[in-house]
Amino acid sequence: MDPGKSIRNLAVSLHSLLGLKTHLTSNWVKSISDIIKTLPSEKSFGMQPTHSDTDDDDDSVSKKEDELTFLTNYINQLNIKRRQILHEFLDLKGNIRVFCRIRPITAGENFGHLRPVLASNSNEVVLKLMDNKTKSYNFDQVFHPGSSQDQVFTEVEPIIKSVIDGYNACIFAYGQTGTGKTFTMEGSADTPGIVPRAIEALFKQAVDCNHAFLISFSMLEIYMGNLKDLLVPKPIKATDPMPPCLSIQADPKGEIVIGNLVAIEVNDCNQALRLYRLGCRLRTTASTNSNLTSSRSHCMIRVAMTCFDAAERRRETNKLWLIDLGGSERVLKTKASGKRLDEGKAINLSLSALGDVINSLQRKRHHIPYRNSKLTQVLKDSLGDDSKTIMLVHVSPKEEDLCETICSLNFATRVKSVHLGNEDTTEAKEQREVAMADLQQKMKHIEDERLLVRSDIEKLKKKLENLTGTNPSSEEQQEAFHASIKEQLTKSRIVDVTVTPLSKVPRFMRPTICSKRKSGTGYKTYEGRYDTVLERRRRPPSHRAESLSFPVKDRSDYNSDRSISRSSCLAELNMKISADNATECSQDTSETDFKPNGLHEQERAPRSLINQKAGISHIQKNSRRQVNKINHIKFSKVDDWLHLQKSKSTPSSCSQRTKRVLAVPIPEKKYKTNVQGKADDKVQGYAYTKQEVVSHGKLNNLATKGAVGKPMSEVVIEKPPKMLKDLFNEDSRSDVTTTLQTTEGETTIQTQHSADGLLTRDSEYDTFSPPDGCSPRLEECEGHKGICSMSTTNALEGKIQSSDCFLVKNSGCSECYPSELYTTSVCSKRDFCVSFSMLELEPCFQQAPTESNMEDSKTQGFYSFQPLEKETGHGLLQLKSRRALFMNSENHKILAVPFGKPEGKMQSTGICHVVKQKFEILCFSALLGLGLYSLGFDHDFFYGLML
Ligand SMILES: Nc1ncnc2c1ncn2[C@@H]1O[C@H](COP(=O)(O)OP(=O)(O)OP(=O)(O)O)[C@@H](O)[C@H]1O
Repeated sequence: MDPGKSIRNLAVSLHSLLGLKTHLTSNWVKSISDIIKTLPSEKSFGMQPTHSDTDDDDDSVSKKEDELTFLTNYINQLNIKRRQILHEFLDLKGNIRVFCRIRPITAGENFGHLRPVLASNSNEVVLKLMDNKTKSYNFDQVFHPGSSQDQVFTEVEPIIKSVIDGYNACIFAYGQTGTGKTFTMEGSADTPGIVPRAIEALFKQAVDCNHAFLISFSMLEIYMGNLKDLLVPKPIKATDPMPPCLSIQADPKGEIVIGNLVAIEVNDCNQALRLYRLGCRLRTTASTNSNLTSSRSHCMIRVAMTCFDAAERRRETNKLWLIDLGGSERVLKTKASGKRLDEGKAINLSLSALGDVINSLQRKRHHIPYRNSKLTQVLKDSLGDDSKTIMLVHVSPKEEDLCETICSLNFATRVKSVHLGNEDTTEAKEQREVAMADLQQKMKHIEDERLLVRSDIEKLKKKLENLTGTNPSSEEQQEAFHASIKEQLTKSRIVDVTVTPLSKVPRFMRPTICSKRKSGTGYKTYEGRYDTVLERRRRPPSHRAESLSFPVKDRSDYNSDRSISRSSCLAELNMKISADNATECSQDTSETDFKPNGLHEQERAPRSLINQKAGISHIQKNSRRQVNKINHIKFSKVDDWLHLQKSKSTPSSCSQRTKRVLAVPIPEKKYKTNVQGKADDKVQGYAYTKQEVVSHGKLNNLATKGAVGKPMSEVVIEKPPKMLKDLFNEDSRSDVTTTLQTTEGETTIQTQHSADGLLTRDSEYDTFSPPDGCSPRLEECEGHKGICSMSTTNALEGKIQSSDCFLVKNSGCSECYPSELYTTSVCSKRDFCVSFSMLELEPCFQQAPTESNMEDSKTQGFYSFQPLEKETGHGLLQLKSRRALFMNSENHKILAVPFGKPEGKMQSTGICHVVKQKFEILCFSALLGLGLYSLGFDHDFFYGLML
């Protein structure tokens, strides 16, 4: 019989039976009712629900909802229990736990004779000292050189659970420089370190724990005692605003707030990891004796979690700090000096302060010296009884590092506050071990039960979903949660999480449309706007980033191909640049040595190539005289130079090189030699230079035209030589004007140099002269009478001769300095001399040239000397600047008129005066700087001034 049909008919049957009232007894009714109850329901046979069926469904939905509520409460209970057990467990283990990791020997390294560092078991490090002595240190966990990143994280992971439970936590990597702190924290692409794993675990556990969290990510570094936000780009141009200063404050509850620190809301671990990689790029690193990419700062990552719907959590908002401390170093060993030394000192000081704080906490001292360093001030609320701390001490396995290893292990022991001979007794240890094992067992039970309950909850949710047709874990719910949190955040401001909506970030931090398109990624802010501020923070697409990025092995992902110090790059390129200032800076406002290259390459190429031609050392030499300004320029040039090295192979670089030839800095005095051989070299160089320039410009054509009797023309040759004066003003340029004069089939090229493009025409003598100030020393030459002329014959075609020298006659000695700076030749004939220079003129010369010298010069066809037939009556004292005298070398006829008459005061324009002035300005600036510094203005202020 069809049970469905029988049930449908049952009501009718019962109704018909009602007529037989007389036969009805209470027992009979009861038995009928029982039969009905035992019959299967209509629904189970796939019948369409009637009105009364919906009521049944409602019952079942409400039942299931009740069941769900019950299970949720139960799982929350289990969470609380688990939390308590974990807390007890960690208490037994210690709120401050110290691990030790021994770095493996890398290729090309030696342990040394002793093989001094050994992990005797999972808690003990044994040091082998001289004379067969050993020393052992105990830690919560010791990782031997072969330990994997997995093993390390397994020990660290419980602390992540504590973070979910609302505790503040800190994980430090401490150790000598080069012992693997960054490796442990950051890891590599294949073997990610603690930071990426912790972030991942945090998000996973946040999802598992059945609460909704608001998670924000921040990253900063402490460099030389200053806080720098690693998520804020540093200014590129001088006009860009400086990033706001970070300040450490405490709110009334005692929570530490870092004013102006950017905190970005992250919705999944990938977002957080991207931010992390971004921040890593902006870290301050440099090459040291011990480590190619040594961290010169403490890098601090903060993940802040906020949860309003979990009363059982320790706090509504708590923090996880992941800190890669700067490497402790012994100055004697690293031989650091200058900036490296300062950085090392700052790192050592703050590490010592950290040791003091942790030691005081361990010993439960009344006074905890938080204020001794910025590092401990920032961590004030995250170090202590109510927080969890793990210190990973890293040591080197090498014998040569034994001293540093002992220092590090002593530090760790101090942090752990366990002194040799003062450890727990074996009995106490055993009891502790038993208690911990018991707690672990309980925790395991609870975890298993939690898993079961969770799966029940999931099933129930699915059933409910089928019944009601809704999905309670939909996006809408998430959005609703975020909206509610936002509301609460605005009402009760989260003190230590500065969530920064992008609309409120400074303009320079906001992405351009272009950068948005480029990056193609965005971050959702509280205001619902997608923006790409973070992508923009990527190091600006500068030449620097390209030219200086260095393939650090195995770090493509997590290390985010960070740039390494310039010095190491330059070492590769055989450049001798002072490594002292080679910090790869991030936000360091005090750093001036390594600017992002904001200039257009084309604009800067010639300058950079000055370095190429003249040698960086020369620039450095000059830079000493130009102090800060030149410092800035110098490093920009190095950037350009590096960049140009890359683009050398491109065809365009050829033309650039040609242009650059003239832009060679001032020759050093040693070039002013009277040795013929050397002079010839220089002369050849000079002739070559002229050829290059002439052929490069229109001059050649014009010269050819001039040779066939065309009228005189004027050509401006690009890139004149630099003058000493120019070194004080990089932007100034002297113009060179070349004039072709044609007289009876012979063309003379007159070259006039004009500082800053100004030429003064001397109407009396019809000559052009640049402003004074180039050859004041001539005035000091007393006893010089008259001038003589000299012509320089270039290696140009035909009869073209160019004369661009200054000719001065005096009574006893002579020296000629062709105006292109390089050539020095001394000549003397009879009782007059020639002496001139574009830059510096020596009043007295040591050796007179001989006839043979002159003949040699002639035969080489570069230039010849021609004595003046008549004295001009204008002595050297009257020569104030470069003046060109032109002559026809063929018939020794002077084409140019004598030098101009004296103008103005030499004292106010001479080179000595300029040098003196500059020196005075420098002294004044230095004094002013010292004064301001003593008034408390810090690096940021000076950096701002320099910009
Ligand atoms: N456990 C390890 N396994 C493999 N390589 C390691 C390990 N520890 C360190 N290294 C390697 O040693 C080198 C130095 O490590 P790292 O840069 O992490 O040192 P550090 O302590 O951070 O130095 P610093 O304080 O100067 O920044 C790196 O090349 C790193 O890959």
